[in-house]
Amino acid sequence: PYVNTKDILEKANKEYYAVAAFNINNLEFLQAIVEGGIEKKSPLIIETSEGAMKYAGMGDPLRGASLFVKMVREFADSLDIPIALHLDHGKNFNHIISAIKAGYSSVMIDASDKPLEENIKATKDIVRIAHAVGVSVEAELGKLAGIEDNVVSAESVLVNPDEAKYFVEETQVDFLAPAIGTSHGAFKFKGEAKLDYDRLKKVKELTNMPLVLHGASSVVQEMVEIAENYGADFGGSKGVPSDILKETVRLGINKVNTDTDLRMAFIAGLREFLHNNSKEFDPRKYMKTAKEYVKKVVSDRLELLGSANKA
Ligand SMILES: O=C(COP(=O)(O)O)NO
Ligand SMILES: [Ca+2]
Ligand code: NA
Ligand SMILES: [Zn+2]
Repeated sequence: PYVNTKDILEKANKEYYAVAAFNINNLEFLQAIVEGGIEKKSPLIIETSEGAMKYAGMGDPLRGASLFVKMVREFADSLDIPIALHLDHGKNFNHIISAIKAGYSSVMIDASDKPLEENIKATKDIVRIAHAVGVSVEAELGKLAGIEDNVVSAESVLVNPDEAKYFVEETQVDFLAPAIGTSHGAFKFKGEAKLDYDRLKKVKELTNMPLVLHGASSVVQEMVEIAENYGADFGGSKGVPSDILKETVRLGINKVNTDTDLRMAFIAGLREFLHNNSKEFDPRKYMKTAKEYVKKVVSDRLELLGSANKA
């Protein structure tokens, strides 16, 4: 069934596991993710950036949002696993409203690059509208380093746990993304991978609410190697190691945003297939390996996060 993200995350919060939130831009990634969810009998959160809405809608974000709602609902309504659709990194008021109007389960209002009081104001505005129509809301505190779709935040400013408690009380947001040292993309750490567990623990103790980890891809080396065998150059790529990811779940992370790992899996499968099949031009065939690799990464992640058999 098509459900509200909050329902998925409240259960995860109670039982201390996490649910992956997988980004999509097209049909093929959605198919592969859904196959992984069916195999693992796991709840799924599908998420799209504002850019994905514009991409699918050929420049019109509301048309793109409606297209994604229809696609996701078509799968969700016909399956036993709970599936939600979430707007990731909503920054533009009109785009966030478009997602709500189109029927998204939840939206993120990302005003994390603004001073605290501005972040609170922007979040309260969206919470008031979203809650009026049963849509749940995510917000972010602290800044991720790296590229956030199209916003380069220079430094990574980690979450202040006391601020988080105040922020949640003021905004009544449903789930919170505390910055604890991750960043978006395939090049996450200069040196060794390290996250601020202490801040995460404090935020959980002070808020007791579902928490979100952004920039949570592991950059699966198996996929990097396949892609590089067939011409990719992903030198220096590094993600969040599995043991560190598991520790964040143990400490209270319940939604794990995963985009880069699926992109790496897809391009690895595509490069491999195209290199070995010079005569093929049927899209249902030349994207087959790509979709299989995405499904594999999805299935492994659902297992790792503990949401397998929780549907
Ligand atoms: O935070 C993410 C995805 O992060 P990755 O680049 O690590 O997949 N989306 O909002
Ligand atoms: Ca942000
Ligand atoms: Na999000
Ligand atoms: Zn993110």
